[in-house]
Amino acid sequence: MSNESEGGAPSMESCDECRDDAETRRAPAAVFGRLEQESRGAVASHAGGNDEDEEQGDMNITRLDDEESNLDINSVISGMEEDEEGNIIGEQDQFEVFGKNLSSCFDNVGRIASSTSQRPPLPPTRDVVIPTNKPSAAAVPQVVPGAGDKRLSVFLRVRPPVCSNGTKGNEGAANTIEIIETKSAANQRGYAPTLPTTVRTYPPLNSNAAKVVRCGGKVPTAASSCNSKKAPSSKSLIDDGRADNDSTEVRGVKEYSYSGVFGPKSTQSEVYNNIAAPLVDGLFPRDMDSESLGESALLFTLGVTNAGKTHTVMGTGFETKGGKKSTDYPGENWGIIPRALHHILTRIDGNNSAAATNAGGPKLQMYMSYLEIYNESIYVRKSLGFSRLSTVCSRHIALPSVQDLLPQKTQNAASRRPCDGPPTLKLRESRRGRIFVRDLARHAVSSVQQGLELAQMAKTNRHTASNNINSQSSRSHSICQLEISLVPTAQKSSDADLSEYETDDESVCSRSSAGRRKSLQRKSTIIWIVDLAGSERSKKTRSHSSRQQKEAAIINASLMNLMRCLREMLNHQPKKKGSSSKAGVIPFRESKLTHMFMNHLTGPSASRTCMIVNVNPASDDYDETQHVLGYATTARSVTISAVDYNRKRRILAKESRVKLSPKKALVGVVKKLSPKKRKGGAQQIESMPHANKRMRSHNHTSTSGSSTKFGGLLNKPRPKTSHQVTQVDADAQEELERLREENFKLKITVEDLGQQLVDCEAEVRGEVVNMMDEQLQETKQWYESRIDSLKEQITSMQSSPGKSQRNEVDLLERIEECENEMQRMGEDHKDELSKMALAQRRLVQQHESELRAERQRGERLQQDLGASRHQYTELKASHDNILANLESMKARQETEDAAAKENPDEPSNTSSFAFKNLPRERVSAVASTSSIIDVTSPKKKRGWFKSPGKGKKIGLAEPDDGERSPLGKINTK
Ligand SMILES: Nc1ncnc2c1ncn2[C@@H]1O[C@H](COP(=O)(O)OP(=O)(O)OP(=O)(O)O)[C@@H](O)[C@H]1O
Repeated sequence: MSNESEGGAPSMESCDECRDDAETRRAPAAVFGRLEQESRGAVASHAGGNDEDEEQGDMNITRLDDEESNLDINSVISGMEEDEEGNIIGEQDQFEVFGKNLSSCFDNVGRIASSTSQRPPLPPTRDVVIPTNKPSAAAVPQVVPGAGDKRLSVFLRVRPPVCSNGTKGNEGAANTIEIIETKSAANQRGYAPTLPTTVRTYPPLNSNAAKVVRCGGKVPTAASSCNSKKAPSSKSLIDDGRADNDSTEVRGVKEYSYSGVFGPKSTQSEVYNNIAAPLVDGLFPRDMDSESLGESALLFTLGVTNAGKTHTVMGTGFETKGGKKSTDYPGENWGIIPRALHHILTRIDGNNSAAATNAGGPKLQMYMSYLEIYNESIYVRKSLGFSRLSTVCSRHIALPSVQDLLPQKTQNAASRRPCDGPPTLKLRESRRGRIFVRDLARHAVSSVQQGLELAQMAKTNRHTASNNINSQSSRSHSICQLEISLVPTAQKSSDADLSEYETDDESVCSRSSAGRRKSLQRKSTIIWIVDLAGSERSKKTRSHSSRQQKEAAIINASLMNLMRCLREMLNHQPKKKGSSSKAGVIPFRESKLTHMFMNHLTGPSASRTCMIVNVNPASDDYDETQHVLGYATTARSVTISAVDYNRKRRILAKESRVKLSPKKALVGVVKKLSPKKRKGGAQQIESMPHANKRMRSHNHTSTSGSSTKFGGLLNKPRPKTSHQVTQVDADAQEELERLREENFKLKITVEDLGQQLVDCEAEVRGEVVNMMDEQLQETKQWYESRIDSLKEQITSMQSSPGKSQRNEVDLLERIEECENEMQRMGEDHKDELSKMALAQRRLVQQHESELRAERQRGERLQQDLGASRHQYTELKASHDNILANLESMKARQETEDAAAKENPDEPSNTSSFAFKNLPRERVSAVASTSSIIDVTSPKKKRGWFKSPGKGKKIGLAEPDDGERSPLGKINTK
């Protein structure tokens, strides 16, 4: 749209512009009305905010969108105060400011009319030439972000398709996004080529969207589906990316429109030149004489994990490897931050050298800060040694924390122990609604290399983790702040300077010494480049650890909150007459991210806010991508609320009036004047139509209401002299001002209290929401795992329905077999038992009988022993007799021998004779007896009880001839 104002000849647009500006001059309220009308128009038109649609729908709206006219209207408004209805409460000086601004507005209108340039105007770069980044004519965007577009600028960057498991060219990496290269209105008028603005998405067969379409019975056509349009061509892409030309109806195809679309082949420099370069250029003074910097800007990337956000923001190739400095500036793969560093420093160099030659002009200095928003509780768990308080807090309050990614320079930092981990910073909101990060370090950067080293340091310090999809997935929202400050030549800023950064551009404004007549002067301006953590599904990333899941939950929650804010902002926009408004509180304070940038999503700064949506067109990511595209569409539909804008301006103006009330100053001056001068003063006041009007209205108010102090004073009959008139007027004015001040102070107090209340409420709500989120996540995980296991069971049962029955029958058969076997074994066991009992009985009987026999045998042996003893006794006796006989025979023999000796003639062998005379049996018996008698020999003793053998009985050893033995009878017994 912006380029429409760049038409060559004075066109309809410029004429209409004149008319609009004339209207503006007549009644600024009408301008706000038109702005509201524009908002309504944007909401009523397609949510995607198709520029062409708007052009056809409401020419006035389109004209009001024109960058130049809007800029001037902004500046006109900046000097005004409005009430909620848009009525002016301006004062004399405000009207003068208004008049001045309006005249510059007319100047611009003239300039637009006479302009022959076909390019949208970039802020002047006459003093600096950016070597390689100068946008080429071909790369000029259709919408210049921040140059008057009242909606958020939303750009889409489509990366080369890559499937979720990280391999290229697979089935899941089929392209589902088509970039529509339509000729825009600008093109048709012969303007330079512009970026495409529309994409069309085709649901792959495996996507949820396609399933819904297929299963819905009634297949929703593209024309009937919400937010979708029937494609002009009858082309549809199926899963493998082929075009199905036979299809006459495009099913589930959706079209989205954005400020610009970058395709998979887009380069980093194209992205930078089209999106970031205009924002960076807008930070610098509009001309060399100006002492006011441009408005701050915000650029952030959004998308699912692995969509290329970090690639867009940081890129690669700027790292210093082994201390080696890159000389190729800017590198081909550098992302937005390194390029912005290079761009800003080049412009600062040019500006400063020009200032030096101009002798004494303001110099510029760049500062860099880097922070991340990361979940506190996880951080605490990761690092040991945190204080108890913070641990306790973090356990219960799972709010994200803000951490500095660059070294701190504070005393605090010096006193920190390494075990304390990185410091956690606090977001603060001033009374005037400014939001800033307390204690955030800022580093003066004077060379690109220095900046790149800091960026590299921050990149290294940032929380990242590896998952199934991305090896270096960002786990936090990283925010790079590049600040440009005006440095008066007399006092050079010190590098070690540390101050509070404020995220609201108005915070870095100061008033010029010339007072209110000069517009606000911006001494410092900031561009924030934000790399948001990617929304993700743990199913896809396969991150199963509780830490990763918690991180993902918190990232998703904060991104969801951003979307809630955008949706709520849409609800806040003025609607058509009769439509009911469902607008609630915009939950900016519910997450640190939205809280930090709330002033850049509402109010005038929003026109310098730019969103880059990164998407992976792979069919695997189709469903997630649809969500992101939907969110981006919502963001694109958000327009700046004129009411918010005015309210903010009014509050600022009121606050400054508290410090130095011009009325009060005027009254003071008048009072000090001499009577002569006072007369002049009175005339001066009289000559101010506006002041008189205000006075009259106050007089009227005070006379009608008797409660005011000065009512009585004003009710008094007016003195006739001019001196008295002046005196009364001055008193009344003074009283009026005092009351106004009191009233305003009270209002501020009420606002502050309201703000505190909202903060507390948001904090408590945040805590509760986080706790509930945790619990819900845990419960959800439990149920999911349970559902999974049940599903597995069901699937296995469903896959083999007869199997379980078969198994059951088999089991029953086996059980029966076992039972039979057990019965059989039992019976066998019983048989065995009975047999054993019988055998036992038999054995017992046998044993008893044997025992009896043995006993009998023992008895017999006893008897035999008795008999043997008796025989022994008898034998002993007979032996003794025999011995005695033998002795006697010996004695007789000896006697005979002695006698024979004495008588040798007589026969001498008496003994042999004696034996010879004995019968033979007797002699052998005597011999045997002599051998038996030696009973002391154990051998021989045993021989007595030697088993006689079969049929023989124990007895004495038999003589060689028993029959002839005299003991023969005993032996045979
Ligand atoms: N447009 C592109 N062209 C070429 N490569 C790209 C592009 N976009 C991303 N990549 C590559 O894809 C990988 C993942 O990209 P990146 O880290 O930027 O994703 P991300 O959206 O930041 O993911 P996360 O949210 O998980 O941090 C990187 O290796 C990057 O180089």
